[in-house]
Amino acid sequence: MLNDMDFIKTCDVPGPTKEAIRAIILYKSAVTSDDNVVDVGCGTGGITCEFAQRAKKVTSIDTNPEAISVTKQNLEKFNLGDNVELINDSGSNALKNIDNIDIAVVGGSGRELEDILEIIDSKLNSKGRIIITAILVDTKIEAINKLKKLNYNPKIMEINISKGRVLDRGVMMISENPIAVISASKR
Ligand SMILES: C[S@@+](CC[C@H](N)C(=O)[O-])C[C@H]1O[C@@H](n2cnc3c(N)ncnc32)[C@H](O)[C@@H]1O
Repeated sequence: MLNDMDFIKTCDVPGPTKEAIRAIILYKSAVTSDDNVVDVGCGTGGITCEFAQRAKKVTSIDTNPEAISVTKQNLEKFNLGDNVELINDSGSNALKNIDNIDIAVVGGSGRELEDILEIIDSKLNSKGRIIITAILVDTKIEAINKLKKLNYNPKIMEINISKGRVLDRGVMMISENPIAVISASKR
């Protein structure tokens, strides 16, 4: 796993999905070197960089041109990127031109989540996996409801991580923002 502190960040692209969450996403995705992955809302490239080391191909999409630039810089920093395509567009537009998806990770979707899930469903290979990370309560509900409508059996876990900072007089636990990981597999 890559270290959170090693990622390049900017004010507008504030940092990767945290390491422990990336580890859970990788585990839930059961990624192999045969898998084609899409990362919708690639942000800093936290998810993209992890999958680039493990999958056949990663297609990373973000509406924000600065996010695409930061993801590119992080791929270069970690000597990755030969198997990564970066697309500066909205998820719903970009996904229309992508087929043969084994794993779809949605880490940002704005108001497009339902459309994005519908397109992913139409392009997802049998036994394909969808993983959504959500901070807003509304996004969690929207994701679960849409996946149910699309005939998936979604699972959700809410993750609260605290990391210890070792001080001279003891260890102080510092909590990270809670985040939900919603996952579903195509039957
Ligand atoms: C929380 S960040 C994702 C962080 C990323 N997983 C990482 O590890 O660096 C969410 C990103 O989703 C992007 N985004 C929001 N709505 C989008 C959409 N409809 N299509 C594509 N990207 C979108 C935002 O620009 C933002 O960069």
